[in-house]
This record gives sequence, C-alpha cells and structure tokens, in this order.
Amino acid sequence: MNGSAIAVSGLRKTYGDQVVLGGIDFEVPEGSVFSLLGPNGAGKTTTVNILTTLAKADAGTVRVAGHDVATGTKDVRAAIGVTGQFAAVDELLTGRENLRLMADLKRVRAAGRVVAGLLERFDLVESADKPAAAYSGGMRRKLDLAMTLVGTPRIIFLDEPTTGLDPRSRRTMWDIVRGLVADGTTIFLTTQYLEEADELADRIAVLSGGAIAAEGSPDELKRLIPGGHVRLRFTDPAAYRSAADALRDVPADDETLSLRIPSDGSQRELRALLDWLDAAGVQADELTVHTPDLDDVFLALTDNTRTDRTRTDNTRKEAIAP
Ligand SMILES: Nc1ncnc2c1ncn2[C@@H]1O[C@H](COP(=O)(O)OP(=O)(O)OP(=O)(O)O)[C@@H](O)[C@H]1O
Repeated sequence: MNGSAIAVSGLRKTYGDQVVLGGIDFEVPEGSVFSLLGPNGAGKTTTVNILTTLAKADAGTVRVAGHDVATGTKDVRAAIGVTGQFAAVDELLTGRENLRLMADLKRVRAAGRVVAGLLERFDLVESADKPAAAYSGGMRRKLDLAMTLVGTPRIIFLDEPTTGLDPRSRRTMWDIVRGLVADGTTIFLTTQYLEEADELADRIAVLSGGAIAAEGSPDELKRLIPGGHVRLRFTDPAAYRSAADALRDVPADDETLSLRIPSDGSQRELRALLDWLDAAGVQADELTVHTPDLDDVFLALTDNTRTDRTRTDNTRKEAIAP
C-alpha cells in the first residue's frame, strides 16, 4: 500500500453542467486522520460516495486500501467502514442484536465475544438489550460507530460523526476516534465543526469551487491567513454608526453592529488600540480578542456561503472600561 490508505488523483465528477469535483488530488497516509471541509454543496458527500464505491467518478483514479475503487469494489468494501450509510441502525432491534446482525453479515468469528467487547468499549452495556429506538441521539451514534467497527476495518469514513451531540458526548466520540487511530486505523472525516477537525485531523483539505483550495495540518492552514482581530460590538445602532464613521477603514458588520480591527492580540497592541478608541470617542459594549482559527481559514478560503459557523475556544472576551 506504500503507506497510503487513500490516494486520489485527478478525481472529477460532474452532474449535468455542474462541475462538482474538477480534478482533485489528495493522499491520506495510513493511521492518520484526514478531514475534508467545505461549504454546503462543495462536494464532500460526493467525494465520500466515490471513495466508498457508492458513486462512480467521471475521471481520475482513486485507490482505497491499495485497491482501485472502479475495478476492486469488493476489496475496497471489505477494507472500509462507513458510519451512517452501510451501518444503518435498525430501530426495532436492540443494540446487541444490531451488532450481532452486522457480525453475522460480515461473517465475523467469535461474534458473541466481538459484540460484547464493542458494547463494553462504547459504554453501551447497560442499554445493550433495549431497542435502539429507545436510545438517545448520542447512544445511537455510538452504536452506529460500533457497528462500523465490526470486522475491524482499516479505513473508516466518518461523515459528520458528532452532529447534534452534546459537548460531553462529542468529546467521548473524539476519544474513541483517537483510540482507533492509536491502533493504526485511518480515518476520513467530514464535519461541520471546524473545532473537531482542529482537534482530530492530522491533515485538512478545504474543498471549494470544485477544487482543493488548501491542504495542510491545522497549524499550517492557520498560518496561511493574516493574523487575528479585535471585534467591537455595540448594542446602540447610533453608537455603532458613529464608531464606524470614526474608524473608516475598519470592516463593519451592520447586522451584528460590530467592527473588526486587525490585531495580533498582544498586550502592547491592545493598549494602543484602547488609547486609539478613547481618542476617537468610541465606546463599545463588548470587546473580543480573536486569534486566527480554522473558522477564519474556512471563511478566507471559501465563498463565505456558510453562515452557521461554529466558534472555537480561542476567543477571549474582555470588558472595556467605561
Ligand atoms: N445525484 C445527484 N444529482 C445531481 N446533483 C447532485 C447529486 N448529488 C449531489 N449533487 C450536487 O452536487 C453538489 C455537491 O453535493 P454534495 O452533497 O457532495 O455536497 P456536500 O459538500 O456534501 O454538501 P453538504 O455540506 O451540504 O452536505 C451539490 O450542488 C448537489 O446539489
């Protein structure tokens, strides 16, 4: 396998006149986490579908676990696990029965032991004999992932694995993913949560306009874009307007009544900024120091079509002295 779990070259896919993937290339080393990000409609699911043999490419080559997806469909399917697609949870069956069914389908030996091990690992022992219909969203996602792991696939596709989970369940999922990677599993992750990609991914590719707009480690991507900023927020539209007039060259957002001032967030720059605001008679209600994060990378590299951006934790809030 040359150390590559997934190798994609010149991958092209169109629907009618629409070029969804305009010849993309990327490689995922074995035992790593690769995250594909992009605005809604960028082609993430299309890519996952092609890589998992559910859709056909128009051109290019895709090798997964050393097999060409076009000619080695069976071999690819035997090597991969996909959450949310192949491993559909049957609501009427219990967690244990769902796992057992999957184990039987995959002809796993010592199925009872494998199932018991997975229930334990995913902390589902207590609810193992309840129907999946009675599971919470988080438990269902855990069961879904547990079902994906039956047969120990070497490459796992996780399509938005933590959407809708509370922060604790999300962290549990992250720990599970880290455990899988520590065991040598390769993870291909799509997520709406940039914080999740930041936490888990070794490499991230940002898909936009049919091409990979940037690829690199989370830190490399953050270095691609200019530094941080200070955001001033106002509650009074008149105060906002006069501040926007006073600070003419600063990007302003009329909807949120906020101004975005480029800054590295250092104490020296903040002091100078506060002096400048005082001199200009600007009185904001909230001042936020924002260091570059993946949200910034995402917004800089894509067409700003995404509005449901999530905030990462590196935003500090500070009160302005009246
Ligand atoms: N079977 C299909 N027939 C026609 N167009 C399709 C088909 N599947 C996807 N598309 C189009 O291809 C584009 C990419 O869709 P895709 O689902 O891959 O995007 P995505 O990045 O996964 O988006 P999201 O974040 O919303 O899930 C969209 O414009 C979509 O409408």
